[in-house]
Amino acid sequence: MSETPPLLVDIDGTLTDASRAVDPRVFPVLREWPEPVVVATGKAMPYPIALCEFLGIERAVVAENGGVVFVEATDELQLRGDHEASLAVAEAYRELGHELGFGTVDLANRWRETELVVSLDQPLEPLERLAEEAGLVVLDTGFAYHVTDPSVDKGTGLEAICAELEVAPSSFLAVGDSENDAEAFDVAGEAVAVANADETAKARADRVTEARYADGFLEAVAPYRP
Ligand SMILES: O=C(O)COP(=O)(O)O
Ligand SMILES: [Mg+2]
Repeated sequence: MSETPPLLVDIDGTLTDASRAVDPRVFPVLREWPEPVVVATGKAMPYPIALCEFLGIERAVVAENGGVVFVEATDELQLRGDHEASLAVAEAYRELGHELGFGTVDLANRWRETELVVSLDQPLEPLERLAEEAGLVVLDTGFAYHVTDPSVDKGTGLEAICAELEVAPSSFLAVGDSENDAEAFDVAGEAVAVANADETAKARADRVTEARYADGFLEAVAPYRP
């Protein structure tokens, strides 16, 4: 077994199956990981916080693709990005007759503080045009379109957490599945894309697993487990 590195892990597509259900086999792995675990996701903060809480692990979280960074150990919360600009894009998108696509209660956007998501069944072209006009970008995670400030991402989020934890980003193993993981892959020492990953994530990873989804995650961490 190799020495265990700190771990950055994505949620959707990496700890889950294709329908976004977390695979219970990842729970003991995360719970027993001997080094810091950073959960880095495009989802709003309550989701990774709840995951850490129910796992019983320390909360070190990158949410909203880097817009939100929280480190329990130092009681540090950072909000980055341009939420106002993303809300203005949503408004203009609705004025064109489109919907965000998550219903009235909209659990996907309800707790967002720095960016916005649109359902994949909504038209992409007008969203990209409006985002560009606002100085934002659209990321396709395979689960949603994220209208995001290009100056924040999971890579800068990991760097912010590392500054708090006083560990080097290059000491991390990062595991993910999509283009919103690419910058974290760039700063981590070892980057692994699961087999279901998109082409961007695969190209920026050091290796790609044979197995898909959570089986891929289990394969990625296997060399570091007893
Ligand atoms: O919710 C999404 O769109 C992506 O989430 P993830 O970064 O955890 O894969
Ligand atoms: Mg993902």
